Formats: sequence, C-alpha cells, structure tokens
Amino acid sequence: MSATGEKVTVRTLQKMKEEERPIAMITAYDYPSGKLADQAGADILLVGDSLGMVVLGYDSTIAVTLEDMIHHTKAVVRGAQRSLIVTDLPFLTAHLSREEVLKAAGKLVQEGGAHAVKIEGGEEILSGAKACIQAGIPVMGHLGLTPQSVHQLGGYRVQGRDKETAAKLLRDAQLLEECGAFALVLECVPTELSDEISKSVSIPTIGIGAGGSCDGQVLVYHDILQYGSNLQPSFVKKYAFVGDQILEGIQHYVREVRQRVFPEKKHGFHLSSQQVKDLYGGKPGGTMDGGR
Ligand SMILES: Nc1nc(=O)c2c([nH]1)NC[C@@H]1CN(c3ccc(C(=O)N[C@@H](CCC(=O)O)C(=O)O)cc3)CN21
Ligand SMILES: CC(C)C(=O)C(=O)O
Ligand SMILES: [Mg+2]
Repeated sequence: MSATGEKVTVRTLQKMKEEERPIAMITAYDYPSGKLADQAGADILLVGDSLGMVVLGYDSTIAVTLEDMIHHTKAVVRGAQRSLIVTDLPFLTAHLSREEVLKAAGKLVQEGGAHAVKIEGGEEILSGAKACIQAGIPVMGHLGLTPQSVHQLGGYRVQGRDKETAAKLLRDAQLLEECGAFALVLECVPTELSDEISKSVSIPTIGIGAGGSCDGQVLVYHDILQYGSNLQPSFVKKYAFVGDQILEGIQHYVREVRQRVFPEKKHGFHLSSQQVKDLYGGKPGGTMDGGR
C-alpha cells in the first residue's frame, strides 16, 4: 500500500476498511495517467469505460468495446507499479452467458494485465460475476448510477431517492458481497443511503457522488485535473487546471514557430567545422550555417 510501497491487493483494501483508512481510487486511461496516478499513491487505478467519453469523445460509454478496454488497460499496466488495476467490463458484456462473461473478463486480465474487473449492476449480473470469482478473477461491483444504462435511467441522475430503489440498492449490495465481490462502487446515491450500505456490508464501498461515509472515493482523472473534460458533475472537486496549462503551452509554441523564435540553435544538430570542410569544401551554402 501507499505507506509502505507494497503492491495493493484486494486483501489490502479489506484491511483498509477494517482499519478505517480511506481508499483513494482514480481513473487512468493510458501510460502517463497510469504512471502519475500510481506515483501519486492512488490505491486503485480504474480503467473506466468513461474513457469512451473522456479520451475518445463519445457522448456515452455505450460505444466502448472490449478491444478498447484491453488496449487502454495494457497502457495503464505499463505505467503502473504499485496500484491495483481494475478494468470495466464494457456495455452488455455482463448480460451475456456465463461463458461469454468469463471470456471477456479473462481477456482483460490475461491480455490486458488487469488485476480485477468491475461490473455494473446488481442481481442481474450475479451469475456472470460468480463465474469470474470462481475462476480467480476478483470482481468489483458498481451500483446506483450505472452509466451503461443511461437510456433506461433517462440521464445521469442520482439514484436511490425513493424507498423501493433504495431497498433494491441495499439488497444488491448484500447480494454482491455474498457472491464474493471484493468491493463496491456506489455512484450518485444520497449520502444517507451510501452510509447505510457501507455499514451493512463488510467489503469496502467506494463512492463517486455518494458522500463521505463510503470507505473510499473515486473520481475521473480528467475531471479533478480539469483536463479537457466535457462533463462537469457537481460532485467533482478540481485539484489542478491542466487544460489551461496545455492550452497556454501550445499557444506559446504556435506563436514562436510563426515568429521564428523557435527553434533556437540549441534545438538543432550541428556539424564540426572540419566536417563542414570535408563535406562542402569549406564553403557551406547559405542554408548550412545552422540558422539563427
Ligand atoms: N468525465 C466524466 N466524469 C464522470 O464522472 C463520468 C463520465 N465522464 N462518464 C461516465 C459517467 C457519467 N457520470 C456522470 C455524468 C454526469 C453526472 C451529473 O451531471 N449528475 C448531476 C446529478 C443530477 C441529479 O440531481 O440527479 C450532477 O449535478 O452532478 C453524474 C455522473 C459519471 N461518469
Ligand atoms: C466513474 C467510474 C466509477 C467508472 O465506472 C468509469 O470511470 O468508467
Ligand atoms: Mg465505468
């Protein structure tokens, strides 16, 4: 774990819940984000299917494929050393046969190098989740706002505000624990409900827009860094303004190219005067003086 530099495992996370040490999880989508989030001490890196929206520009997570998830997981794995890497099972996959779920999760782990998979949904996905767990693939649950069901939910809305949906969420959390899930993401649910769920299951809950009583928190990399994200959920806190810095940096570069301020002499490669003599008989052309 972060304090000791040891690798984070599902057992580390269980222990963190027992000792009431909050779990810090963040999404990562590629080599640099994986490397930086790992170095920063994040316990879990989530290769979220939000990558479809954040780095591929789709307007939902539905178009994201298993191949996309494998591709991005590989890059994150190459960047990270210590964090536990969890990858989202993409749209629909969890609702196929047990064999298909197992095949997809198996690819994320075997080809992608993920340590665990995350599956959206409750009771509906239990049999697929169980197949993975029995095969040795740790499963993280995801309840509340499940973005792969955006069309059914009618938008990215807070879930569990009424008695029936709150009861279903609590029950789904307990079913996921019973089935052997190692942790549970709670997305966009009232704090009072996530508090109750967190107390009633022994596995860690990790909240996003679910208040402070969860056992951990997760946010999207590009959201907390204000790095070109198209969404502005109200539960996000901004910790840096990387997009502004990137914009200013590139504007400066473009300006300097246009004004011939860049490149300077030190940004080029040069021949020695002897080499110039040998090659050009000591009379280099006007363009061979290295410029400014
Ligand atoms: N950049 C980004 N950040 C995310 O957190 C994220 C994604 N993309 N893509 C996949 C899902 C979609 N998510 C979202 C998107 C929007 C809201 C949102 O705007 N929610 C309203 C709540 C509305 C209500 O009151 O019901 C909000 O005000 O935060 C929430 C979660 C979370 N995930
Ligand atoms: C928002 C988190 C929990 C997620 O599932 C994702 O980034 O895809
Ligand atoms: Mg996701």
